[in-house]
Amino acid sequence: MMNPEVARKRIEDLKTQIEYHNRRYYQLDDPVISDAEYDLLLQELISLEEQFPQWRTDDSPSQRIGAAPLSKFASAVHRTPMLSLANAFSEDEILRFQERLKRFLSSDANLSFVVEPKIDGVAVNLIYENGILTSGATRGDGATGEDVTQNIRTVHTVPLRFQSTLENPAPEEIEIRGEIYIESDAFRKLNERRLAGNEAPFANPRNAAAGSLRQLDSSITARRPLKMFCYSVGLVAGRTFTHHSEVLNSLKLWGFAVNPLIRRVESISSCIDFYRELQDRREELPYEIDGMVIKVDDLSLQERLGAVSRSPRWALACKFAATQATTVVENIIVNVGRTGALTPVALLAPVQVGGVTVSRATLHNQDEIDKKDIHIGDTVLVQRAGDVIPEVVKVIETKRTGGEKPFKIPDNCPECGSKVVRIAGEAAHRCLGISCPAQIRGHIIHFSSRGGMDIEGLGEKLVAHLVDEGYIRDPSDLYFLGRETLMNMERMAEKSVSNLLAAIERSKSPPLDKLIFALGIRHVGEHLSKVLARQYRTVDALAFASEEELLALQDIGPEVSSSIFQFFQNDSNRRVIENLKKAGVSPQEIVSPSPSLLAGKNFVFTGTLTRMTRNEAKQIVETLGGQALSSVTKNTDYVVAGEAAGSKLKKAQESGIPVLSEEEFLAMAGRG
Ligand SMILES: NC(=O)c1ccc[n+]([C@@H]2O[C@H](COP(=O)([O-])OP(=O)(O)OC[C@H]3O[C@@H](n4cnc5c(N)ncnc54)[C@H](O)[C@@H]3O)[C@@H](O)[C@H]2O)c1
Ligand SMILES: [Zn+2]
Repeated sequence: MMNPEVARKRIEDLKTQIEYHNRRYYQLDDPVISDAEYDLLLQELISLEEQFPQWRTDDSPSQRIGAAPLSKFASAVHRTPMLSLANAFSEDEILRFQERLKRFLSSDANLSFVVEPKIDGVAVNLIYENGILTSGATRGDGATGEDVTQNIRTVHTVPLRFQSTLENPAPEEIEIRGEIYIESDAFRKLNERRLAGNEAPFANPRNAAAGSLRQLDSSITARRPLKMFCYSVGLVAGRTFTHHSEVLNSLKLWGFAVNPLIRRVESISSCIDFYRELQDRREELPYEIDGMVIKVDDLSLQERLGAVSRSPRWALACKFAATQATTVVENIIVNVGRTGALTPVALLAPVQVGGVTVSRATLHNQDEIDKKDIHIGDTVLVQRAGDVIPEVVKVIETKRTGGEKPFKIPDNCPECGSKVVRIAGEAAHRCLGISCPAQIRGHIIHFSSRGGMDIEGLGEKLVAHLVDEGYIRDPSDLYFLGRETLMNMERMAEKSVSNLLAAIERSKSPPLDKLIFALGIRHVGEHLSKVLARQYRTVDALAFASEEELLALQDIGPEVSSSIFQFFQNDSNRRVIENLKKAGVSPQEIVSPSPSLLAGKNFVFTGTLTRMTRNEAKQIVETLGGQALSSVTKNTDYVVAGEAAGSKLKKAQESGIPVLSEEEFLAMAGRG
């Protein structure tokens, strides 16, 4: 056990720290540590106070709720106190919650619960008198909150008066409680606007909601996309409820937003199932949740259970792993991609976020760094959500010591020393070096990827070695690699070399669209590669296409047609294509239909074509010896009907002329 004097000092220290963070969080809506880090401090304080009750005082943050209301607001005394919730961080603790309940109630009877997502927002108390909203307040210290009635009135999902019915009458007076929140998308947009206007971003939707609600000018609040979910009632005069689920039902009938995922369950194991389910679905919800709340459904049992200091015994907040943490930016490096784009990356002091160690975060580009004012040496809040690359949310400015260093993307590429430029209208800086090893590595990896030439056994490490040693400068060099060279590479055994050589050999006869994709033309992905392959049938034909011709194709806009055209104008690209040919790379032949396939046939196209333009359709018919005409006559052989075809289709049907869909036409022309 800790020496009592040491414990006393640590308790004092923790209290001071927690008071400080409470102020930042509850009063300023601008926390400087993550919730998980805060929870750790509080847990430590609670456990020390349990071991050394002589040092526990009534004013300890472990005994109190939130923080005192700010004096800039009028204060609002709650009719019944607004409490906090006891926390659980594991399924084990959920089971212990039920044991505690049974012990307290000295009953072995099965309990029914209501399980609810724990919305990460800010709690408010609304008072309605005979169905009319008369007051809205924040939780404050639990007894007294801030009067934000005017601001609450601007929240769309809060009824100013609610409809009572005979079966569900409005009480004379009722306190309705719930969470004001901001949806994740709206939060991102709000932060983007703030960064653009040189304002500090909010750390998370919770702080954004709290900051927006606690404005002296309610026209500011009105412009923020606030919403509210209701989840309980306080004082109710002139109406009695027996179950929490009944309360939620009445709220719904009165027109309040009640979270649709809320469920009544019959056992604690169903609560655990729901906990797992919510955790899985967390990412797909439009709003942020930080856990699940379990509540005993029977209100008479709730009353018997009562509350301990700051939280009711009948409820439990089951928290999820945190998605944020604070750490230090130890350095900033730049990554050079296939297209030469330089992406700044923060190297972080390793930190646990949501059960994963994070040591890098993307900084996107120089603009992001400038807007967020990120320096090397800064303490930052990082966030990781799902599979997304971790990001820096904001700098903790209070941790600045003055020794931090600003960062600028270098003028020269860190990989090849070439000049770095920023093309007008683009966020990225780019390396213009044509022999930049980072770009070459990126090209080779893209070229051999599954969507491209699909060369198995060519891993990133091997590519890096081959490029660094100068064996490969462009994708065509792959086909001239000797067995000797590969045998000399690190960790390349006879067997893997043979396999790789066989894979390279196999890749010499790819489908044309895969070869086009593999070339890595900007903006040309897998879909567009297929379109181009279908239209041009050889790389040479594509290389000769004019910008106008490309632009006439369905799916291709000016930026893309220009990118394709420029690609084939470039001498080194042409050389690569020549070398691929020399190496024996030759796409699988597309059996071309005989040029007289449609000889003597007359076609009429009508309606909106979605697989080709009118011009393309005409070209196809003509190259196969047919004719495309504009009106239906007795000489018409086929009518091809696109979407919303009208009179021509009708005429064809009346005259018994065969009608084809676009697909049927393409199949007939050998292009299906
Ligand atoms: N980062 C910081 O510096 C800092 C500082 C102070 C507090 N905090 C965070 O605030 C939290 C503690 O605050 P707290 O006392 O508000 O407790 P809490 O957030 O753990 O639980 C109580 C709150 O949950 C909310 N809630 C959401 N959905 C609910 C539902 N369906 N039913 C009932 N309540 C629901 C209500 O606002 C309620 O007041 C912790 O998560 C802590 O990490 C962070
Ligand atoms: Zn470079």
